[in-house]
Order: sequence, then structure tokens, then C-alpha cells
Amino acid sequence: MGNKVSITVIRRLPKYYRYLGELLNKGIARISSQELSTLTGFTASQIRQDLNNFGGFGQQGYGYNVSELYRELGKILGLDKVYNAVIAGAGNLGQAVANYRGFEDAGFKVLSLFDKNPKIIGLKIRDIEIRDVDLMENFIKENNVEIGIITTPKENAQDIANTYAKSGLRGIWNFAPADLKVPENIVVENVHLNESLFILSYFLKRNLGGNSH
Ligand SMILES: NC(=O)c1ccc[n+]([C@@H]2O[C@H](COP(=O)([O-])OP(=O)(O)OC[C@H]3O[C@@H](n4cnc5c(N)ncnc54)[C@H](O)[C@@H]3O)[C@@H](O)[C@H]2O)c1
Repeated sequence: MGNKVSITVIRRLPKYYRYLGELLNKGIARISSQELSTLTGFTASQIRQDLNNFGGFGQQGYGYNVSELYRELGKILGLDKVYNAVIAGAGNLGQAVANYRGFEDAGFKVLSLFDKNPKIIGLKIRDIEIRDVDLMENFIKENNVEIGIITTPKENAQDIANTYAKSGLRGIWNFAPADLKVPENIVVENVHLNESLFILSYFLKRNLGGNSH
């Protein structure tokens, strides 16, 4: 099922999921595609088409059952399980990611940070230890780690990706401004903060308001 759905649809799912979570917290039991459209900015027909990719959850004249749709989208996004993760590069960004409890609340548990700087090895961010990067490969193998986060400088990012590939983990969340080469069985999701900022700059330069996507 998942493989046939276009990546542009997949990229809209987290937004649906976020709004549905907020509706659920407000005790709202059902919502129409029109109301979801007002919230998300996507058209109602777009929303119906998107959700139809997964079998469609709505009923004509009723709309969507919020808790059911929230639960199903959570399953589709793989959020119905806990992932173990590690972070390579325990500098500014690595520590910030480790410090943020929201990832853990969503099921992404950082078991350890790794760095090559002896001055910070042994320190803890919350209760998460910074270990020597030389120990990383074995740690990943022994602790059922599925996600490797990269917050090293870009010059070191490919080496870290290679170690991740050797260790057998399945997903890389890459914050370094580098295009990584990895074996086909590994998924890379890039978070290029600078590129995002440059898009903002593009719109500012043209005095364009609104949401850039
Ligand atoms: N800090 C931000 O807000 C920000 C914004 C945009 C992009 N980035 C990107 O995120 C990455 C990290 O940025 P930062 O500001 O945290 O840098 P930083 O210099 O504060 O931290 C990098 C850390 O990586 C460690 N490191 C270097 N080589 C390593 C290796 N081979 N193995 C393990 N650890 C290693 C360093 O010792 C250091 O602790 C960079 O690629 C940067 O371009 C950061």
C-alpha cells in the first residue's frame, strides 16, 4: 500500500495528524473535509483524495471520525511504535535535539549521543550520555537502534552515514548540509535548515506573504 502513494501525499500526512491531535484534545468527535480544509489550507477535494489513498475513512454526510482517523494516520505514519535513536555530533544542534522531550513523547527515544571530542564525552544531556563515537557501531547493534541522527559538521556527515550503514540501522535523520550516499535499504530524511531559510529569504525579497507551502 505505502509504496504506491506519492511522496507529496505522504508529506501532507503529518499536518493532518497534528490537526487531528489538536481536535481530539478539544474533544471534537467528527470533522468534515471542508472543516479540515479550513484548518490545514488544503482543499477539501485534495483531502478526500489524499485519505482515499489509504482506503478513505470518511462517510458521506458524516465526515471523518476524528479519533479513528487520528489512530489510522498514526499507524500509517508508523507512530504506533517506539523507535530507538542515537545522535552523532553532540554540539549545539545535537544537544538541542536530545533536550527536546517532544520527540520522545512521539515515540522516538534517543538512547545516546556520540561525539569525538574528549572534553564532552561522559557528559549527560538530561539523562542521555555522550559516548565516544568509536563505540557507536557496537552500541547500535546491541541496543536495537533504528534511527541515526546526524548533527556533525558536513565534512564528517558521510563518514557517520557509513558507520550507520555498517551498523544495520534503517533510517537517518540528517541535519548536516550534505547529500549523503547510502545503501538502498536505508532511508534518509534531510532537514536542511539553511535551505529552508533561503526559501524564506526568496519570499521576503519579493514581498510575498502567506505560507510558502
Ligand atoms: N546549530 C544550528 O542551529 C544549525 C543550523 C543549521 C544547520 N546545522 C548543521 O548541523 C550540524 C551541527 O551544527 P552545530 O551547530 O551543532 O555544530 P557544533 O560544532 O556545535 O557541533 C558539532 C559536533 O560534532 C562533533 N563531531 C565532529 N566530527 C565528528 C565525528 N566524526 N564523530 C562524532 N562527532 C563529531 C564535534 O565534536 C561537535 O561536538 C552542522 O552540519 C551544521 O551545518 C546546525
